[in-house]
Amino acid sequence: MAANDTAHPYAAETQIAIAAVRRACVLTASVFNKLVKQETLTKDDKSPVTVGDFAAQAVINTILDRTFPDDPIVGEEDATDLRIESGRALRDRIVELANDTLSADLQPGEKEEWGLGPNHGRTVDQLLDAIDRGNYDGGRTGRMWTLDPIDGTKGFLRGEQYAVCLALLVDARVELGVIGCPNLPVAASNPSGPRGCIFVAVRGQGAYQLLLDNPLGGERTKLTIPTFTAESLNFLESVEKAHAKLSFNERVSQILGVTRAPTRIDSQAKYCALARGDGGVYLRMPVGSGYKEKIWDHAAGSILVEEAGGVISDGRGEPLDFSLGRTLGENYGIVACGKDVHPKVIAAVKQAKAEEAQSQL
Ligand SMILES: Nc1ncnc2c1ncn2[C@@H]1O[C@H](COP(=O)(O)O)[C@@H](OP(=O)(O)O)[C@H]1O
Ligand SMILES: [Mg+2]
Repeated sequence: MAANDTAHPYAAETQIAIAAVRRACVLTASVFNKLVKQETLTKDDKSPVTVGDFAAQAVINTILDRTFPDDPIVGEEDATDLRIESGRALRDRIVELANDTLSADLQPGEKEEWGLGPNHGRTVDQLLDAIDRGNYDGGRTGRMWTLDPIDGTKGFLRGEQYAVCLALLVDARVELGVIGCPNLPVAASNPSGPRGCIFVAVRGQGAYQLLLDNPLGGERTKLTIPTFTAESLNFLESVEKAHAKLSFNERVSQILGVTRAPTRIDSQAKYCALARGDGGVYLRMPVGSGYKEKIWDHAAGSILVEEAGGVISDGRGEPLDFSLGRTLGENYGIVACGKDVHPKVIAAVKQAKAEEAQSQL
């Protein structure tokens, strides 16, 4: 299939990405139900999440490779540990899971030539090679995909939020983002209602939400970040204290006069929540460990925010730079919010930083 043989730019990529993310979401949900519930909640064993991560990356990369064989992929996982003898048991589970997922019946709208559906099982070597298609180093030019097969692994293990995140970049600019959130309520106003959403954004074409159960035939909900007041504004932030400096968020909220408590959500589901107006600001400032943010943790989310009418930058107001390899090497923190609030948040971050520096004298 030619890269863009349908009406809109990136139409083919969008359909493939949605189909691939949906399959990976079905896989990870089944890993949770079969493995995590039984094993991990009773003993602190991380192997189910590893199985899910690897198998989801194998599935998505297999699907991408079939349709866009020349596109490099920057994926979180690599298969080195699965190629050695001690990785055999894990490898066997991954191969079974990936093949069950690739061979599942076609959904309406999925095409046989995409490499999905009955009799599309792969050999062990093909699947390990597919995982290693994610080893690309990234860079400034050309097309590349970024993939986080299970973003928010800690949320996944807790049975809370996690996301399957896929993005297409061209010359280091994100053009397409697809995020699958199997555990996210379809509407924040009905938290105990139906769950499972896919979020899609294409450069210049807006952002929308689909139902995970019926992504190609179902209803599309267009996403727009609403206007917030100080009273209605709330912060979206990580659950994990080691991933973002939550005390700093508290000070920035105070400076902005925010009265609502923050909403803590694992993974890029925060970007999805922001894009549909469940929260007003996503702030993620470094804890000071020297950690560099990974491009697969922000690429899909960043275009979702922009196409919903918002702005994303680092904590200094600089654009995110996806051209520097596998990390956002030069950026410092993340600020994502509506256009009107963004300058105020950057100013508040600056003030909180200055206070922090003053208190350390
Ligand atoms: N010290 C750190 N600072 C910031 N992010 C970190 C971190 N250690 C791990 N992470 C990233 O935080 C992601 C989860 O983000 P969140 O806190 O928003 O749920 C992890 O993704 P994975 O779960 O895919 O490994 C990981 O990439
Ligand atoms: Mg991640």
